[in-house]
This record gives sequence, structure tokens and C-alpha cells, in this order.
Amino acid sequence: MYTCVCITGPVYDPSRVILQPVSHLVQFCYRLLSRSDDNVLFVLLCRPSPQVIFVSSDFHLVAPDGMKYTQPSITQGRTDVVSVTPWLAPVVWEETFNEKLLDSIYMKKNISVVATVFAVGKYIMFLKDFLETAEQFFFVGFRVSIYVFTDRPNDVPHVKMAEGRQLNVLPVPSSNRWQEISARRMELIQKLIEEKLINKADYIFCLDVDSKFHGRWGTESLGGLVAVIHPGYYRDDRSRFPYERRPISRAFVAPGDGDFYYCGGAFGGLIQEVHQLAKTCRKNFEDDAKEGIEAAWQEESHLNRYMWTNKPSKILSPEYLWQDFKARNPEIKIIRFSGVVKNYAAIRPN
Ligand SMILES: CC(=O)N[C@H]1[C@@H](OP(=O)(O)OP(=O)(O)OC[C@H]2O[C@@H](n3ccc(=O)[nH]c3=O)[C@H](O)[C@@H]2O)O[C@H](CO)[C@H](O)[C@@H]1O
Ligand SMILES: [Mn+2]
Repeated sequence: MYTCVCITGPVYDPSRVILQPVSHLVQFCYRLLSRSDDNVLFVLLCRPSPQVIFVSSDFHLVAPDGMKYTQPSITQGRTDVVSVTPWLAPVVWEETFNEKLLDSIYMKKNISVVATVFAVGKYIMFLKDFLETAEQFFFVGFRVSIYVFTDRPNDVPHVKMAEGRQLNVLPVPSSNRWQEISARRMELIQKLIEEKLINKADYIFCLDVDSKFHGRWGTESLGGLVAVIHPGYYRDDRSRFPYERRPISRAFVAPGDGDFYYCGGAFGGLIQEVHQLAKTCRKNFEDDAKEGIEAAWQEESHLNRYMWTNKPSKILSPEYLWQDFKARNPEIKIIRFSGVVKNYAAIRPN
């Protein structure tokens, strides 16, 4: 969908070059509009013929003038992993991107990134490490707002945030079923976006709290709809993926279907895309619940079903959600974010 902006005025020569003042006006309107719309179409009405400029907020990547960096190769690169899907979405692995180049492109766009994290009941114990390591590794140097959903707001640790970074605490009720805490995240993410984020932030990542950052997680992860490959199944045949297999559930994925198995513990993308995902998964989860069904892995099952139809436009390799108890496989050159080892019986309410 395009937003169309018509600029009329005291008219210019039919020059092929956009005149300076018009260019500034276009850029100004673009900045105002591009938060809410993916694409903006500018029509400059001038004599004798109109000029039309298409500007896309996400795919228009402008590098700063004069930036120097290593020449990219079209024949050499990683051969031990696949870095593009059959629908041509990039799969992000270490050594497939230039972080300095990407940072400078997105710095110019002045993006803002939101992270959500839930710390309900005893899971509050993971929050300090999560927040402290996010300060070290998650979008360092960018505008970041972290939203913590918790039933224990008084126990939220005081973590010093760098300039341009904020911590917001939102109260949520506790629950005596961990499955519900985990699954209700979709509803709360949907509401957060509707009430606070639309037109205010660009990207969002929704992350498990029982995890820490160990390496850079930055602009290379940005995309429309972003999914993370689950570390437990990425070498397996899809028949072994733990999708919901009962056709009665709205999370059902038929045998022979499915691309990858994605994590419930990390996903994200543009605010509008994640809103669509959260709204759909929430509705399907609730409609299932009305019929007494709970999918095998709660919202993770619904997310996998959603992503089968709605292909992610960027995929993050298991570098972006490893598990501390797993030995590092050779293709994992860096662990960026990893789930800590935990004693389920001691921390979950049921
Ligand atoms: C790495 C990964 O992909 N993890 C997913 C996985 O198991 P996990 O075993 O990692 O799930 P989990 O126990 O971490 O629960 C998911 C998240 O819900 C929150 N929480 C949960 C229980 C609780 O009492 N308090 C609380 O705050 C917390 O943010 C936690 O990180 O399967 C779950 C299915 O339900 C979710 O899809 C998780 O995201
Ligand atoms: Mn977890």
C-alpha cells in the first residue's frame, strides 16, 4: 500500500533533476509519514509534466558519503551454511554482513527499537542479567526502549541505561499456569503496540527473559517480519519439528509442511508486521482455548503456523537464540543471545 503525497506549487522547469527545495520538502514529508506507512509515493505537480518519486521507508538504504569498507565479494563467503531462503529472505549468520556499514545506514534513518520482555513470578530473577547484557550488546548506540511486563514492579532491578535508552515497567496480573503467562504475551504485545507504539517506534523484538546477550545483536537483524531459527531443531528433518500436529488446532501444520522451526523466545520486525502476527496468534490461541485446545508449544506453535503462511522477510540464525546447555556446533561462530540453564520445577508456578 502506498501513501500518496501531491506537492503542488509555483512550479519548476521540466528539469530532470529534482530541485533542492522540492527535495527537502519530499524528505520532510517522508520523515513524517514513513513511521506509519511502508511506502510513500510523491507526485510533484509541475509544468509541463508531473514528476513521480517512489520512496520506500524500509528498503531505501542510504549509506553515508565517503564511507570506506572492505570490498564485498560475489563469489567468496560462507559455504558451511545457507544464507538465503527459497523465498529469498536473508538468513543472518556471522560473516555475512558488515556491521559498520549497516549501522551507518540505520543511524541516518534515526530508527527507534523496542524490546519486550516478560518477568512474571519467579522469572523476575532473570531480569537483571537480561537488562545488563542488553546494555552491552543490544542495538548499542541506537534509540532503544525496553518494556518489562511484570507482576512484581517493585522488584525490577535498577540498571543504568545509556543515553537514548529507556526502561518502561508495565504491570500485569500473575497467573498460576506458566503456559498462560507464556501465551498471553501475544495479547499484551498486541495491546502495547496499539496503545503506545504505533507511529512512535519503528522496530520491535519480543524476547524471553531467561536469557542473556553474549554478543552483538544489532541492525543486521532488522527486517519486516523477523524470525529466529530454534537451536534445537535446525539440523533436523521437518517431520521431527514439534509443530502442533492435531488438525483440530488453529496452529496445525500438516506433515510435509513447514520451512524451519522458529523460536517463540525471540521474534520481531516492523511494528506493523509484529502487530499483525501478535493479533493473529492471540486470536487463534483464544479460539482454540474456547474449544478446550492448547497447542503443543502454546504461542510458539501459533507463531510457527503464522510464519508458514506469512514468510518472514529476514531470518536470524541460531546465533540469535542459543541455549547454554547445548555444546556450540562448528557453524555457530558466535553466540549472541542464549537461554540460561534453569530448574523448571523451582521457577514455574505449575
Ligand atoms: C527459547 C524459546 O524459544 N523458548 C520458548 C519455549 O520454552 P522456554 O522453556 O524457554 O519457556 P520459558 O519458561 O522461558 O517461558 C517463556 C517466557 O515466558 C515468561 N514467563 C514464563 C513463565 C513464568 O512463570 N513467568 C514468565 O515470566 C518469561 O519471559 C519466559 O522467558 O517454549 C515456550 C512455549 O510456551 C515459549 O515459546 C518460549 O518462548
Ligand atoms: Mn525461555
